Formats: sequence, C-alpha cells, structure tokens
Amino acid sequence: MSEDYRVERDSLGEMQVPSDAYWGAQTQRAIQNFPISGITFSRRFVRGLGVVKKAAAQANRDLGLVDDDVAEAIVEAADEVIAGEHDDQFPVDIFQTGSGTSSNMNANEVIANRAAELMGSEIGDRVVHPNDHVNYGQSSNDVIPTAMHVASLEAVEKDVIPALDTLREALEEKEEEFDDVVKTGRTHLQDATPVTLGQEFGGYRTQVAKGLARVDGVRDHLGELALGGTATGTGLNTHEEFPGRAAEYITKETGVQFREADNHFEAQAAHDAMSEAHGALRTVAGSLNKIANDLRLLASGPRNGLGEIEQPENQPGSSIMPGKINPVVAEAVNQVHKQVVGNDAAVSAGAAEGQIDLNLYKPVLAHNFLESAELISNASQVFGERFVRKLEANEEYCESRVEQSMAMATSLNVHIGYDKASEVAKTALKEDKTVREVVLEKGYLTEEEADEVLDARKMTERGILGQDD
Ligand SMILES: O=C(O)C[C@H](O)C(=O)O
Repeated sequence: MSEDYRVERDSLGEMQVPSDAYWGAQTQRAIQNFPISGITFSRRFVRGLGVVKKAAAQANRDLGLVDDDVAEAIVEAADEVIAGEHDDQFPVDIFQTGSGTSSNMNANEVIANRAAELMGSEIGDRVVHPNDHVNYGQSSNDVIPTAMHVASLEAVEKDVIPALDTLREALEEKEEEFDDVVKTGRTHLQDATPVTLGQEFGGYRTQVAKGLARVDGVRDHLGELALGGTATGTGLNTHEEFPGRAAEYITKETGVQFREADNHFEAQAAHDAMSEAHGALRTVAGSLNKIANDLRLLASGPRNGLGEIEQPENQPGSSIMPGKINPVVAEAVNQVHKQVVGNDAAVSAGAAEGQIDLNLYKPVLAHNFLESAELISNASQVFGERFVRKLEANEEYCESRVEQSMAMATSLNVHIGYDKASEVAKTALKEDKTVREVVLEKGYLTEEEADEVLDARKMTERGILGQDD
C-alpha cells in the first residue's frame, strides 16, 4: 500500500492519498464521505473553478498579497485546470457539503500541488499552500457561487446560444423552402382552415428565436459574481479591491462580461439567478418538445398517418419490423425536455432553500443547470442538423388533402352566412364530396366566385376572399 499511496495532512490529521494524485487530504476525505451518486462535476464547472482560482491569484499578486513566484505558479497550474488537463483530479461527488467546500478544497489542493511541482518542489510539501495561497482571501461560500455563475454563463453563451441558432437557421431554411406548400391547418387535432407548411415552420422558427432572446436575457444576473464576500458576504480577510480586480480578470479569461455582485449577502445566501436562468432553459426545452412533437405528428405514417412531411432515414427504426423508420432524433429531443423539467424542479427547489447567510444547495444547483445547458445545446444541434434540415414536404399529398377539408367552407361565411356554409360542410362530409362541389351543386356560388373564394392558397393569408379591394 505504501508504494501506491503518499501521506497528506489537513487539520484533522494524516490521510493516505494515491501517490499519483494531485489532490490532498481534504479531497480524499470527501471521496470517502460522499460515495453517493458517482456523478462528478462536468468539464464546464471544473473549468469555472480554474478560472476563479487563476483570477484570484492574479488579483492577490497585483495587490501584493501573494508572492509573485507563488502566484505565477498558481496561475500556470490553474491554466492547466482551465484547459482540462486535470479533469481526472476532480473525483468528488456532486452530493456533498451544500456549500461545495469539498470541491473548493479539491481545486485548492490540486492547484497547490501542481503549482508546487511547477516550482520544482514535491507534491504535498506545501510550498504552495491550498488555503493560505490558492484560497487566499476567499471562502467556498463566495468561490463556489462564482464558479457556478462563470460556468453557467459560459455554457449559455458558448454552447446554448450557438446551438439554438443552428436550429433557428435550419427552421428558417425550411420556412422558405415550404412557403408554397399549402396544407390543412389543424386545431384541436381536427381539420382547420388552410395554412402553408412554411407558415408552420415560421412559427417554430419564431419560437426558437424568442427562446434565444429569453436565454440571452439571463446575462445580467448570471454576470454578477459573489467573489469577495468570503464567508458571510462581509468580505472579511480579503482586500477592498479584490472583487473588482478578480471580476476583470475573469471577464478577460472567459470573454464573457462579469462584474462584482450588487450585494454579496444576496449572492451567497440566495441563488435566484440560477433559478431564473434555468427557467429560461426550461422554457426553451418546452419549445423544442412542442416542435419535435409536431414534426413527429406531421411525419407520421408513412402510409397510415398524417404524412405531410417526410422524415430523414437516420437509422433503421425497428429490430423486428423491417423497413420501419422512426423519428428517433425528435424522440431524443422529447426526452431531453423531460430531463430538463426534472432538473428545473431540483434547481427551483434548491434555489428556494438556504438558511440565513448561506444557500446550501450549491453543488446540486450547478450540476443540474449545467446538465440542462449541455442537453439543450447538444439536442438543438442534432435536431437542427440531423432532423429539421433533412425534412422534405409531401407537397402533392398536402395539396390533395386540403381540397377535401370541411374547413374550406370557412371562407363561405362572409358570402352565404354561417348557417348555409355549415349545411355545405355537412353535406360534403356526408356525401363524400368537396366543399366546392357542394356549393356549386346548391347554386350558392358561380364557378368564377368559387374559384376566388375557395382558393386554398389565398385562404392562407389575412383577408376576405371574393371582396373587391
Ligand atoms: O468552506 C468555507 O469556506 C466555508 C464553509 O462553507 C462554512 O461556511 O462553514
């Protein structure tokens, strides 16, 4: 055992730590204390921790609070964490202390030991101290919420927004391509007045564009950083200029606009910003679900469904039914929505908790938020690229069915009144005829008038057909 382990110590005494690990005694205790889910923090959060520790070292160096050589080594080690070179050094379960102290100490220990190594010392010799240097002027209570906001806003700006934009573009392409495809509208899942397939896709495109605006709107509150509040928000043990300087370094590192929190007590004791921002993600996931459901319905068939659009052949659908193709990507999107709704329950419940000066749901808030952001990004990307872009319209079929629709009688209202129009619609249904055939048989309109009033394409636009301008 002694060959595989080295001895590290903390205030509770000695701990055996795997000899090749950069983490120290406190991380090792956390591994033993929290074998709960096997879920560890994602890349984005580990990166966020690295960003915070780097900025803190830079600010403390500038303020003369940490020696230059130590600060530089911390910066270099933190850079490696930011780049993902030490992701395997963050083994602590997300179900841990509610402040995230174990993950803060995990970052402090890994960066301290790596920095010591970079300075030519041995791992564990505390030339760079996890608390006195890497955590200088900080507490888990301000570091973890800062990493939460950094990781979450980076995920929103760098993953969610570009992916939603890809989907928006794909829907816009189809909106234009399907502009001429006239089809039966449906309300209550019953035939309704004609629409174009392009109009329906324009609705989806707008839904995603509005989702983008909603997600974009989270920048302001997520852009606030708790760093500088230390244990309870007062800022004890940190320099007056530390929070502002650190926020500037974080902005520079990430390319995302961050600033010191408006109120450090609110920033540590409450996480309404996370709940608000996740609400935007949940709303977007709901939009994706609605669009995926509609496309599944419109593509249902191929022989015995609505069959208005042709879905892409992404993979054989069935292990037993030969030739079957299923809307698998849309189904994946539907499932992402359910997971995001579950995450929203966890985030909104966690954000509503906390006692007095500290919210104690930080790790679960961070994990669920980042999972939702990742799922929505990946799902939007594949939904746009592998499903929406490959859809084709069954144009002739759509147009042939619209002529059969009883809802064609709607534009008769203004010419022959609702009662006669109903009689036409009912007769058409009963005698298996079109509205046009019946209206002509009954002599309610001339052929010329019927051409004008029962023009399905014109019925897709605002206006009163058959009226002189
Ligand atoms: O870990 C810390 O810095 C503080 C801890 O969360 C506490 O408030 O007890």
